Amino acid sequence: MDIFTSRESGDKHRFQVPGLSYDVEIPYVLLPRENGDHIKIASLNLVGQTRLNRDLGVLLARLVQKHIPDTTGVAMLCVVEKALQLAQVAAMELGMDETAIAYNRIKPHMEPGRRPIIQIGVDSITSGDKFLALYERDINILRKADKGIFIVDDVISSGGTMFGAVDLVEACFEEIGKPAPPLHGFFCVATEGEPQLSLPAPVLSLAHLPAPEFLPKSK
Ligand SMILES: O=P(O)(O)OC[C@H]1O[C@H](OP(=O)(O)OP(=O)(O)O)[C@H](O)[C@@H]1O
Repeated sequence: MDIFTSRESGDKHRFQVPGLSYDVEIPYVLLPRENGDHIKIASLNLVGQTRLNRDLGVLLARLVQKHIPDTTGVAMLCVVEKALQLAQVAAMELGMDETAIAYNRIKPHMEPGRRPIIQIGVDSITSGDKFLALYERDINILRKADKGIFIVDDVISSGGTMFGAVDLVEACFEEIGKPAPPLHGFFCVATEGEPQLSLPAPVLSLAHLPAPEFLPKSK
């Protein structure tokens, strides 16, 4: 099996994805916690990875097609930012002209004083506290999706980001007094650690990453 080597130094994990004709070397990184502990994860960072996003995006689109054969009237919601390029390839493969985006900050072009914004706080394994926001365009894409919504991310670990994305979708419909359309699933390149059984729709993943390892601060 060919290997797509990492440009980072240090220990590596050999990431295998069924259907991908090569393995991918990814670095182990230590994420600091406030109390001085660390969490060690195999870090899949797809930003700028042209070849990986192309190949994984095609595989992800096939996985979506298997579960949602007709995406007419269905919207994709992608969570920034490491999943953006992946979502672009998957959307192109699926023939979708636009995707709704959950942003991690509000920018001036969103005109928060003049246009609708919906934001909520979430917690992810890598970033800790963060927030997700929809602005006017995303809100309108989601509200037009009468046949349902699916959510795309690169990795699902604690599920915190996906729970946040669901809250965001619900808030988007609560505001107009309508029930949210069906949630078809959470699609990702990799789940990490234990599966998130309590998410309100199936988690569909191309591969799996090792569980995060908790490293207590040395006394
Ligand atoms: O299941 P969870 O514990 O929520 O972890 C998964 C999330 O963490 C990472 O994002 P990160 O918070 O690093 O943000 P980024 O993609 O904007 O870099 C990853 O891209 C997922 O969105």
